Amino acid sequence: MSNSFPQSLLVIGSGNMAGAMLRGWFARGLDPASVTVVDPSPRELPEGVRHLTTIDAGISAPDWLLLGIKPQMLRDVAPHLATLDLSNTLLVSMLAGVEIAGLRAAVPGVGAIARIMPNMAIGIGQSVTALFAETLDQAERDRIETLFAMLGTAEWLDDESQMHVVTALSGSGPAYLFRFLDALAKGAITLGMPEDQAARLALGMVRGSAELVLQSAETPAQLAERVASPAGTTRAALHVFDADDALDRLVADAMAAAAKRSVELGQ
Ligand SMILES: NC(=O)c1ccc[n+]([C@@H]2O[C@H](COP(=O)([O-])OP(=O)(O)OC[C@H]3O[C@@H](n4cnc5c(N)ncnc54)[C@H](O)[C@@H]3O)[C@@H](O)[C@H]2O)c1
Ligand code: PRO
Repeated sequence: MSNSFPQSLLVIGSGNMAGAMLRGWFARGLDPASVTVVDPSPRELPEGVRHLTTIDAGISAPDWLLLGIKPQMLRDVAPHLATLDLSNTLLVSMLAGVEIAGLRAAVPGVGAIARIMPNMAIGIGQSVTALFAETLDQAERDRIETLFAMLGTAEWLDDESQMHVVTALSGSGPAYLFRFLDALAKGAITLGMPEDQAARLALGMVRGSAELVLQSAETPAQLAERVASPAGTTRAALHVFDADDALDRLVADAMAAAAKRSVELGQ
């Protein structure tokens, strides 16, 4: 078992994301007996953990407190956290938008705070997770990085405001890709292809293309140019994307809306 795991882990809200993290860490050796989950209706509660439906003042001081609730729930949950001794606890928050100052105001008794922004691929150990903390020592930063690198890759941000950008890029990004995949399949159906074949070919193409970018020394923009033969089919399609910078503007507008919502969620 990695000695980076917290001695005791209290998870408040074990839905899609915290549940996936726990399963990933259990597979890497975290002892379920060291974990207490507080959630009135958890999703697929991992075996062996202690489960409570509400925060109980009898919960002993945890090494780590992982917040996996929705940002909108923080106001309801925070008064219950005040009943616990968190003076030596590291609070790890995945809440979109809620900054360190907001977390500190909501949970004033906590020892230290770190923010993370993973994405849904954490469930298959392929999240890109951004990390931010203000006052942690290097050993604690290394420990956090080690634990999230187990679930994909992890990198620190220097500036907390970048968390809003990360949320709009890699946090929300899987949904953009899923919608783009869906749009590709719909496009093929409109052109006459059966639905299941359209979905299969669209997904296979996206998978191979992502792998190609990973293995190539060229940028995605350069690779796009290599697909596009002069006056060929791809160029005809790219002209549609490029007219008035339609694709770039659409994506930038969508990401700006996500970043704006992230700021709002923290207020
Ligand atoms: N879903 C994503 O792709 C994603 C990505 C990055 C960050 N996040 C952040 O992760 C957090 C969780 O998102 P999710 O998608 O896992 O949500 P989710 O709805 O699947 O999980 C939230 C959990 O909180 C529980 N809960 C509700 N009220 C509670 C209470 N009073 N006490 C304890 N638990 C309570 C719910 O029962 C649920 O199991 C959010 O703050 C979100 O901003 C989500
Ligand atoms: N899901 C969360 C949301 O939509 C945060 C990033 C991904 O608010």
